[in-house]
Amino acid sequence: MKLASSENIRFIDKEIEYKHNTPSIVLMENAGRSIAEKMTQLFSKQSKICVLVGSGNNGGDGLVVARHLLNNGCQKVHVVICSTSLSKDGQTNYDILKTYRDVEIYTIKTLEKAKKILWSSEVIIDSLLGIGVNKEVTGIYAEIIDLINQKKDAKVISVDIPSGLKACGSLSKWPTVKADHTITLEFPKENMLIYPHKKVVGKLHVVDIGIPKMVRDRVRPSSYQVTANFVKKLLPKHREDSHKGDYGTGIVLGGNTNMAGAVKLSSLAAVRMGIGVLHTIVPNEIKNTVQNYMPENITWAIDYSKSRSSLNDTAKVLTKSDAMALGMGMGTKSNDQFFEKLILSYKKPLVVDGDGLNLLSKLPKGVIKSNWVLTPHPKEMSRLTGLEVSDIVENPVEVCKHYSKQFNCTLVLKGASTVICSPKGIAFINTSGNKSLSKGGSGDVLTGVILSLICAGATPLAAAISGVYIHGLSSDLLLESQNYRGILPSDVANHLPKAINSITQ
Ligand SMILES: NC(=O)C1=CN([C@@H]2O[C@H](COP(=O)(O)OP(=O)(O)OC[C@H]3O[C@@H](n4cnc5c(N)ncnc54)[C@H](O)[C@@H]3O)[C@@H](O)[C@H]2O)[C@@H](O)CC1
Ligand SMILES: Nc1ncnc2c1ncn2[C@@H]1O[C@H](COP(=O)(O)OP(=O)(O)O)[C@@H](O)[C@H]1O
Ligand SMILES: [K+]
Repeated sequence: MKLASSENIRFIDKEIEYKHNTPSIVLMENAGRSIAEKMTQLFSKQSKICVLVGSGNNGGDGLVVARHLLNNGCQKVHVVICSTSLSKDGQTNYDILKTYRDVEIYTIKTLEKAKKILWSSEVIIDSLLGIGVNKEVTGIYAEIIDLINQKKDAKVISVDIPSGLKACGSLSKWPTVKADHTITLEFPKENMLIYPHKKVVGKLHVVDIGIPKMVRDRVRPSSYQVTANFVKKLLPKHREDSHKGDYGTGIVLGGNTNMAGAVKLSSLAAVRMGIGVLHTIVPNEIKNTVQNYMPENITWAIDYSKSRSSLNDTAKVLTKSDAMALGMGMGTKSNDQFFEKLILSYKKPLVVDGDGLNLLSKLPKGVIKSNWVLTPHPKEMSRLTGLEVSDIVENPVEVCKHYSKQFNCTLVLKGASTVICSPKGIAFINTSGNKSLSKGGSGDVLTGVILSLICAGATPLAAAISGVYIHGLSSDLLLESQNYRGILPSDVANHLPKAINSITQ
């Protein structure tokens, strides 16, 4: 699903106004009416309602909402104009509204008056600032936003976007409305789906405001939400008359003396996702435990400190493989030469995770190839880029877009909302998954999932997008019947077939 930036919305408004001869006030009317209709499902008509109106078109929408709430039978509507000026369409809607009988309109001069109205309201409709927020929120807006956030016993519903939140880009450091519901127009905005911004959005609703399909189709966003339907289309098809060769030969390479679990989990996930043949390559010390973990994989032993002989011993397997997942639990001691030689010689798609990323961060980024998928969490991303972790988690989409282009590869920036970016910097935001995944080993499962999808024929980007979604979905399905605390990464791996069924059937 397309996610809109402020520029995308401006593009739509221009197309409608100039190519389709539609005055902007028509869209404002559609928006306000659709929002008011949605609102009637969210509170009773008897509620005491306060509509807070700002200077731009978001405020104009609020004035249309107030009128349609009255038309729909709400009787206790107070409108508070929080600015000395209104937009042109906002002014027109103010002139219409002031002819109505059952509405009280105040233009606030002092905060005291606004406070009194707010304090006695059961529903607060926030139409102070929309996607036009372009500077620090200070003064009267900041004070009103603080008041809204202090009032815990009212339902706060934001029009289009919580006031103060930016549609895209880094976390705003200024007061922002914390909404219970956000009713957004036509397309969700990028930041609404991603933590930490997502925390202020509440329940997200998207309403149709009558933008013609031909205009919607012309919108070219730089980010998309990953949906089940999209993933269904990306999944490699499996045939009844297939054989194991159709689903590829993959390699999981990693592990160390005290870290056999990571490769076990990646391997388990790869076979649960349907890989044709799996070879697991690990240090000799852990070969037996990895082999005994599951009968489906073929296990090979190596010694990281002897890169030449290790690469020679596994040369045949490496050459025959379709893709490799590399680095899980590998450690970073005495294996940098092995790692460098391996990645320079391996030409097939590579999924680099965990210590593989830590080893990669010490090398020039020119070694990265366009058929690679890197799967860092914020700390690993910090090592790869030199950015502070806080800069990454406060602006994950922009960071991921920038570095996927710079590294020229598929980048999976993991977190509570994972961002996947193509080498051209197009972002795909995942919303499946839950806090049951916040455990050591969850990322190893994801790596195996992505590997398996590449081996079955998906492009690295398609495998990353669908892998992240299915991995999260598997944990969501488990959460339906059990508490998040006890859901294990291996449970998530074992549940992958159910997750696939829920998409494909
Ligand atoms: N296609 C769409 O999506 C449509 C969107 N509409 C509405 O239009 C809104 C966008 O309208 P605008 O572009 O007028 O933007 P806003 O309503 O967000 O208001 C921007 C105004 O506020 C001022 N401003 C920005 N940041 C400020 C700050 N920190 N403190 C004080 N003032 C600040 C700006 O100078 C400008 O005058 C959308 O959010 C939506 O509600 C609808 O009216 C019609 C169609
Ligand atoms: N709260 C959460 N909601 C959704 N997904 C989460 C959450 N916490 C963690 N995850 C997911 O779990 C995985 C954790 O990966 P990672 O930190 O690399 O773990 P490890 O290296 O221990 O395997 C990532 O895919 C991440 O997106
Ligand atoms: K708003």
